[in-house]
Amino acid sequence: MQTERASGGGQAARRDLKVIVGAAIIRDGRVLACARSAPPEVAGMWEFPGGKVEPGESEPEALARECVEELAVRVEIGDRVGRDVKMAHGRSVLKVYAARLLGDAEPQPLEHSGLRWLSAAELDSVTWLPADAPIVAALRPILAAG
Ligand SMILES: Nc1nc2c([nH]c(=O)n2[C@H]2C[C@H](O)[C@@H](COP(=O)(O)OP(=O)(O)OP(=O)(O)O)O2)c(=O)[nH]1
Repeated sequence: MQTERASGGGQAARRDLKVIVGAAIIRDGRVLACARSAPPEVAGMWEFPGGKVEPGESEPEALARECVEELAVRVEIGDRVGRDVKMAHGRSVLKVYAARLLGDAEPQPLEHSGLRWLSAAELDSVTWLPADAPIVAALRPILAAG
């Protein structure tokens, strides 16, 4: 670890890199967008459900856990959507995966202040967290294709 820090040239050590995963849950050509309820600086801005990958978890496992915790739904994780997005001066990275609902449960806003299913034409009707811009752009043709 010492070596990694020393060779990092002042950059954050690799072990400090946090991976945030998000789920683009798609149903009938619409994606589920979630409004953050906290912290105040970003409350009311929209994101994909998800969160930090915990030690020992795979990215799909983390997403499945977050979808239960945040929305009370089970999901099947599919392909990546868009590229890795660096955040917090490179100390964290956002990775979004396509997902679909399993079972009949409707997502519940257990931690968000609102949920919306957005079509390709409606993607710009909400204010996304800034890091999500390239993901939303990559999602547009996927939704438009049905
Ligand atoms: N879930 C999610 N987080 C995003 C997105 N875009 C984006 O910049 N973020 C940022 C917001 C937060 O700074 C961070 C995710 O942190 P979080 O607090 O939601 O994660 P978590 O659920 O693991 O949090 P906690 O257990 O520590 O409370 O990533 C997105 O689309 N989805």
